[in-house]
Order: sequence, then structure tokens, then C-alpha cells
Amino acid sequence: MPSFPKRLRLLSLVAVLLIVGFLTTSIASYLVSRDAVRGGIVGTALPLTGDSIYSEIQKDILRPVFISSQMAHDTFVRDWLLNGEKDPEQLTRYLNEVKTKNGTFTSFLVSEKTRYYYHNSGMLRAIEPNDARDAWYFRVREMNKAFETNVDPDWANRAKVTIFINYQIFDYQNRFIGTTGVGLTLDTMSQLLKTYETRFQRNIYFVNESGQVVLTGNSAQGRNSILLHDGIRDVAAKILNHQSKPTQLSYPLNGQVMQVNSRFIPELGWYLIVEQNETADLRPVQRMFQLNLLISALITLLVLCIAIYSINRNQRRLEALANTDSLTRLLNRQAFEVVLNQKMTELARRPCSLAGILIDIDYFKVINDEFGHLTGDAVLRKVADILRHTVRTGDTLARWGGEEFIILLDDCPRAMALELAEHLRLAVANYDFALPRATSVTMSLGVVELQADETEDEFFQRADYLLYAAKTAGRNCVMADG
Ligand SMILES: Nc1nc2c(ncn2[C@@H]2O[C@H](COP(=O)(O)OP(=O)(O)OP(=O)(O)O)[C@@H](O)[C@H]2O)c(=O)[nH]1
Repeated sequence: MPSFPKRLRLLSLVAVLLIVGFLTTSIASYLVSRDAVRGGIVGTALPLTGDSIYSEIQKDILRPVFISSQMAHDTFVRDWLLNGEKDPEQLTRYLNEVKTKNGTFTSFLVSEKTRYYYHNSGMLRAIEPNDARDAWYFRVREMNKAFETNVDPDWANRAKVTIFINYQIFDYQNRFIGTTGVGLTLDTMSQLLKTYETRFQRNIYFVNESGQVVLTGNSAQGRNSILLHDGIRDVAAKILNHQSKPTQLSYPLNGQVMQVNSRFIPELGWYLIVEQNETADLRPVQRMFQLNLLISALITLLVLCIAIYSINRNQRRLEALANTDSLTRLLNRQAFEVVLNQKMTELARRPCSLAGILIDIDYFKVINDEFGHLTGDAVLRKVADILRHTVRTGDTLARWGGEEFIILLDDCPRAMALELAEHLRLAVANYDFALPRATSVTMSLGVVELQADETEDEFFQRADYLLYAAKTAGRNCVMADG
């Protein structure tokens, strides 16, 4: 059985192995799950959200492009311009009809000849080359494509930010005669962003080429520029890269990690930014990690408890085996000597009477020789049983060796010890061991009372002497000192 420090070392080793094993598997599975969640956000969730919003936006922009194209090719529009813009009411009705039917925010026409700006609510004013608000017209006039998408404030509608589709109008000889189109309010897109934000729990917003937040659902409200905002400003330069290919970035914010997916939308000249705090998605993984650790700690504790219990139980069993005589199940000589030592120490502190009875089976060799060793063993076992059942509880009975037994009687004066010895002698002598030829088994006994200042050896010597005296006196008798 390992000694206490050895046991402690063994248990520590088991604990360390379990802890290291559990920690390694828990951490490894946490890292794998975390990477899977992160991979899901970065590789799938954010790009998909970006793609969905982008396609929604394209849909929203393509429809007005189609409406504007129809307006630019409408024979009524072209004839009305070519016929000298005679009845502005007629055009206003037309523009109003386009707006109402298609649910656009505004519809307009600018004549190249008169430079008048016609609006669905009537003729607004003449546009001026030097007016910054009208710069768009002179740009459209010169461009080599049929239309452009322009995000500008709508001056006819309290400068509300609007997406305009500016479509060139040509006469039947392909000469430029004006520009027409519709405007869309950004409210629809803002609503779309809000819906996506709520559904996917992500921040979705647009910034222009200089990083200003131009359109948001709810999340980026209050943000002016991504160049100034904590966290994202570290990656702002990488976002504003003019690439329509989606860019995937991440930045730390208040000890958490934000994953960002951004893409340039050429139709708008804006960047669509989809952001997600990965911490929220990682929370279940972290909770699972904590649960794993807790279970690991409990298992480690349980294993240690079982190990301690088994070690102690085995130790007790081994100690019992080491102290017990295997044939008779009585204490052996070593165990008896330990008990005697304890009793003598106690006696020094608290004087009281202590007696001993040394017992030897008479002519045991004859039993062995006549009936065999197995019968001899059986007799020894039976004598031990008789002694065990006859001594008082609290008395210490042991096999002293061979066919000898010893009893230590606590708090027992000589007379009482003598009485017990006689009782034992008779119990064995009268017992039928069922040996052939009705052979009886008898014992000789020596009874001693421990004297003050007597050593253990002296005590045994006297007991031995008295036993010898009983033998020489004819056996099957008890001899006591005094
Ligand atoms: N069967 C058996 N015999 C044992 C055991 N231990 C000792 N013996 C035998 O016990 C016998 C003891 O014999 P002796 O010491 O000569 O004494 P005795 O024959 O009992 O004669 P007295 O003591 O003089 O009455 C020996 O033959 C031992 O071999 C045991 O565990 N089993």
C-alpha cells in the first residue's frame, strides 16, 4: 500500500491527467466550434445578407430605370418638346400620371431648348449652368450613356435625399432634346435595412465614398463617419477601396469582435456595410464550453473521491489482512503486540488491572500425526471459535503461534481472569470435536496479572512459565501466579 505522500502524489497525478485531458478536449472543441460559428458568419451569413440587400437594391433601381426609359422614348414627350412645349399643364398631367401609377417619389423633365425644369407638381424654374444644384443636368447632357443613377437632394421636395434616374431624350434625328426620369425616396431602402437588421440582428448601413454614413436602418444612427467612429475607423481605409467585390474584415470593439462585410455599389456610389458582433453568436458555444468545464470538474472530483475511497478501503483491507491470522481469522502475534503496547501505555496513564491468559493445546502434534494436518487445522479453527465466543467483548484474543493462543483482559483482576480461564478450558474440553475414537481436545493455560513497572518480556516470560507449569502438572489445567 503506498505511503501517504506516495498516495498524494498518485492522486495528484490522476487529477492532473484528468484536468489536462478534459481541458485539452474542452478547449479543442471550443476552438473548433468557435471557428465554425465564425466561419458561418464570415463565409455565409454576412455575404448572404449583403447579396440579398444588393439584389433588393438592384431591383429597386432597375424598375425606375425601366420607367425612365419609357418616358424618354415616349412619342408624346418627344412631340411635346419638339412642338415648342406649348401646354405645360399637359406635361404636368403626364408626369403626375407616371408618378402616381408607378409609386415613385417624383418625376421630372428638363428641356434642352428652354432649360425649364418640369416637375409632376408643375413647372419649377429654369436651370442654370452656374447653379451647383443643376450641375447634374450638364453632366447628363454630356455623358456617353443613355442614363445615370444619381443620389441627390430633391430640391422640389424639401431637399429629401432621392435616387434619380436621369435619362437622355433624343428627337427622331437622334439629337439631344432634354432629360427625363423619376426619383425614388430613400425611405423604402431605409425601411428595407430596418427589416434586415431586425431579421438578422446585424448592423446594415451605407456610407459614401468619403466614409459618411448616408443611409441606415437603426443601428448606425448617430454615426457620422466610419473614419471617426471607434473600432471601425481602424479598417475604414480598407472598406473604402472602390471594389465591388465584397471585402471581409473584422475589428475589436469593447473587448468583442465585430465582423464586417462591405461592398461598393457602383449604381449608388456607396458602400454597403453589413456588420455583426460575433460575440452574441459565440455565446452558446461559450456556454457549452463552461458547461464542459463544469462537467469535467465534477467528473474529476468524482474520480478522485472514488480513487480515495478505493485506496482507503484497500488499505484497510490490507491492514486487516496483515493483522489477521489466515487460518483462524484471529489477530496475529504482531497485531497483538501492538495492542499490548497500547494497553501498557494507557495503563501508565490510568492504572487499572490488566491480565493475560496464554493457552496451548495439549498433545496437538498427536492430533496432527494421527488424523492429519487438515484435521489439525480444523481443530485449531474450532478452538479459536470457542475462545472467540467465550471471551468478553473488549478482550483481545490472538493466535500466538502454532497451537498457542493469547488473551489480554482489560480491567480484569486476577480472580476474574482465573475464572474465565477455567471457563475456557472446560468449554474446549467438553466440546465434541468429532475426532475418531472419541479423542478429546484439551488445553493448558497460564494466567498472569501485569505487575507495576513490568516489561512486556517479563510479562510474557511469567505467562510462559505458568503455562509450562500447567503442562508439567498434567495438562488440561490452569496455572496462575501468586
Ligand atoms: N495442523 C497444524 N499443525 C500445526 C500448525 N502450527 C503448528 N502445528 C503443529 O503443532 C504441533 C505442536 O507440537 P508440540 O509443540 O510438540 O506440542 P504438543 O504436541 O501440542 O505437545 P504439548 O504442547 O507438549 O502438549 C507441531 O506438530 C506443529 O507442526 C498449524 O497451523 N496447523
